Amino acid sequence: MIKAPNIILVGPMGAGKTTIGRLISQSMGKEFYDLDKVIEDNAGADIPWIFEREGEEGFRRRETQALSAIVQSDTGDCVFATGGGIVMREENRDILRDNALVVYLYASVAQQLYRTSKSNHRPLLQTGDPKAILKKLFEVRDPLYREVATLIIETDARHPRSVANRVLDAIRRHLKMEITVS
Ligand SMILES: Nc1ncnc2c1ncn2[C@@H]1O[C@H](COP(=O)(O)OP(=O)(O)O)[C@@H](O)[C@H]1O
Ligand SMILES: O=C(O)C1=C[C@@H](OP(=O)(O)O)[C@@H](O)[C@H](O)C1
Ligand SMILES: [Mg+2]
Repeated sequence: MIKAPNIILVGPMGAGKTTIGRLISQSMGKEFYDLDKVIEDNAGADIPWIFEREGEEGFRRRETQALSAIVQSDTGDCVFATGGGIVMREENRDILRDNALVVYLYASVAQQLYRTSKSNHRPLLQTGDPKAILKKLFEVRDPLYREVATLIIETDARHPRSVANRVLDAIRRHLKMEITVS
């Protein structure tokens, strides 16, 4: 029997990884985990606290640990949302490419800015002009998301439910194709 792969969502802050991940897991009847939440539960502290006490480097260490743990666990067949910086470490990119069906949720910088402006729990956006920060991060990270992605889904000007339906369709098409050719 073919084991269903973990589905892992990547993309910038505000792409909708947490929101869409939850929606598609419900539709597929799979467990959903948000890696940021896993990191917070493991640390017993929230992300702003981790950045403040341990710096971004400490957060990245925890992020790699959490990602390694999920792919090593035997469960499989779950949906995971990651944080926007998951692709920064080469080690993480290798893990993603080799162990999951990776969906890149694309959002323009304007949409990222709009969607992230509703909350202040993202430490990287608290240190300067959010638009300039998001633009700079996007320039570095967009090629890295593309490098690990199995599927790329555009999210601008689409309601979360419509994005989720597109992700579900693309996953179904992809898995069907894989089974047909193998
Ligand atoms: N397609 C969408 N259209 C409009 N708003 C969205 C969309 N996807 C997510 N949002 C909203 O944007 C904000 C950030 O979404 P979130 O899922 O936390 O993004 P991420 O996990 O990628 O940072 C939330 O308020 C969410 O409701
Ligand atoms: O882009 C990043 O480096 C980060 C994105 C955040 O997650 P979201 O992408 O879900 O906002 C969270 O992991 C942390 O604040 C760092
Ligand atoms: Mg999130």
